[in-house]
Amino acid sequence: MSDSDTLILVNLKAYPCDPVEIAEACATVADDTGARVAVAPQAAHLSAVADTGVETWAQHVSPVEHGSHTGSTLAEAVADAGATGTLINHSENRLKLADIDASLAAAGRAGLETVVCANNPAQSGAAAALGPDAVAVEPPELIGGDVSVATADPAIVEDSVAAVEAVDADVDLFCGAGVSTGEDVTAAGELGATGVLLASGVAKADDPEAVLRDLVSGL
Ligand SMILES: O=C[C@H](O)COP(=O)(O)O
Repeated sequence: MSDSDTLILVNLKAYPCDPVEIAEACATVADDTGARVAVAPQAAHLSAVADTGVETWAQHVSPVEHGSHTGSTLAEAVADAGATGTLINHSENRLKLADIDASLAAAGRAGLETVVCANNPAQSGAAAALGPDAVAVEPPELIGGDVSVATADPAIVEDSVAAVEAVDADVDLFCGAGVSTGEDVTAAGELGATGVLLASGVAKADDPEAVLRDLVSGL
């Protein structure tokens, strides 16, 4: 990858990390290098993370509008908290097709950038048909592991790039699972991905800033 618009999106999931410490490291590395680095913390931490100045994403928005929806994650609320984008349909928070569509509509109302996650090329093409800004392909069996998707299953990335391109050339294709080094980022770019989605490599690191500096070296 060489495009400074390429997104390195760090999903903190529900890991027992310090979201502000990681957000500050991401902001520092982004400022120092010009790389685009974003953080997706728990919804309750969105404001604290956004206050660091880092690009902030929600992990999910619910397929609802304002109203009687107890326990939902309202797109307008995450935007008010400082999020500028959201994941939808992460492998660990799968939605029905109609709900992906409605979550995209909710994100659109709130002005959020969108990445819809998918397991494989067929799902990537289907997700692209719903009109997100990007699709992120992640083989579930590689999530949280030590081997990058770009190394373990390069065909799933290349085939997803083609599947998305065939449906809507304006939709970007990201990849994720096991991404933790600059070499992984470079390999993903060589397969046609314009962003990477990662979690454990940063959230579980002893020195998140060092990992982030290595990641952006692969752009
Ligand atoms: O949202 C992130 C992905 O599920 C990848 O997670 P991972 O980097 O721990 O494999």
